[in-house]
Amino acid sequence: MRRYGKNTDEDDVRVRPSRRGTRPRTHRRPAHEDAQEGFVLTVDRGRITCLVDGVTVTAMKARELGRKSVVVGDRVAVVGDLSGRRDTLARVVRVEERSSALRRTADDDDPFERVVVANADQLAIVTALADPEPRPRLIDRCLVAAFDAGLDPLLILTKADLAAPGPLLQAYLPMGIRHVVTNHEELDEAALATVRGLLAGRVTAFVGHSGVGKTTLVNALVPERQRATGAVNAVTGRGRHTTVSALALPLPGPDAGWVIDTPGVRSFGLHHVDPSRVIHAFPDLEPGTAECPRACSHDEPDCALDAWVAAGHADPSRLDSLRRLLATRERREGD
Ligand SMILES: Nc1nc2c(ncn2[C@@H]2O[C@H](COP(=O)(O)OP(=O)(O)OP(=O)(O)O)[C@@H](O)[C@H]2O)c(=O)[nH]1
Ligand SMILES: [Zn+2]
Repeated sequence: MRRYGKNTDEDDVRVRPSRRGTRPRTHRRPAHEDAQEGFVLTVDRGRITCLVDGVTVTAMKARELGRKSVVVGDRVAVVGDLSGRRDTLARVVRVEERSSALRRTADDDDPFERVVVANADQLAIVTALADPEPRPRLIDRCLVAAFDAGLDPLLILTKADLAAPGPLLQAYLPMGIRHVVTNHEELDEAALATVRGLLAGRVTAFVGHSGVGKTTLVNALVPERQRATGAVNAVTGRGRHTTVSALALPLPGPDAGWVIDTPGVRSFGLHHVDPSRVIHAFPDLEPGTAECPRACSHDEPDCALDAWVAAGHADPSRLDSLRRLLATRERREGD
């Protein structure tokens, strides 16, 4: 075995790329084998905070990962100092395959897509019924992103003390989207239990426009939040209440699931979305696309879905819903 100087410890010998040039891969392997599994809680300017065997560890991406992104929700392999003590830094040497990736682009013309959250299985779209006014096109865009990523959408309508949910819900009932209506004055145990029931055992990414009451709701769901954000902020040095980076928070109780809080969004770019994946969210319509022309957008005159619906195979409101979602991919003023 080659020696790299008497001050290098085992770990350095195995993992740190040599300053003198490249080393055969085989020297790195053993370290990866004793790597521990970590769950990424947040990433802030290259600093990855992850949970390793119950300990919160700060890590950097190993150079060998190159440009591969590490995002909240990722399952990673971590080596190095896993004590979680102040000023220690571990290394993420591998990102496990993702079961899902919620993506967005800054806007529709932007081909650069970012994975916002990895491995979530549910997307909670938080919308206020008033103050700020609901923005149905933003909701629709979030729904398209959820369907594209294979996440189950959940509509959370807040501030029910200010306006009734009826009109907004009418637009979403034909889509069969699950929903819950909240009001901060009545965020008592009964109301929270309903929301917790919908989140149980799942990894739910929360998205919403700034000011909709997402923080109020998440804080009520995760009483530990103050402590959790305090701990993360000790690492990042950021302010206490601003959600700057997405952050994973454990819901209290065994297998209660995770909430992934994300910074308030103004828009949700959909450059990356493939319309053929959106149709999967409409299993009642999907068989009707068999007669569509090749690469049909399902929103054009030759689309076979009109005939399919006219023949009574599915409800016309379902086709309207699908087309409304597909149309959100076209950019409009205010998106
Ligand atoms: N009337 C009413 N106000 C609410 C309700 N929930 C939250 N608010 C208020 O709405 C404002 C925004 O709430 P936040 O929880 O900070 O909203 P947010 O979505 O986290 O906003 P950002 O932090 O900007 O992303 C605050 O003044 C809350 O007190 C509600 O159910 N009803
Ligand atoms: Zn079609």
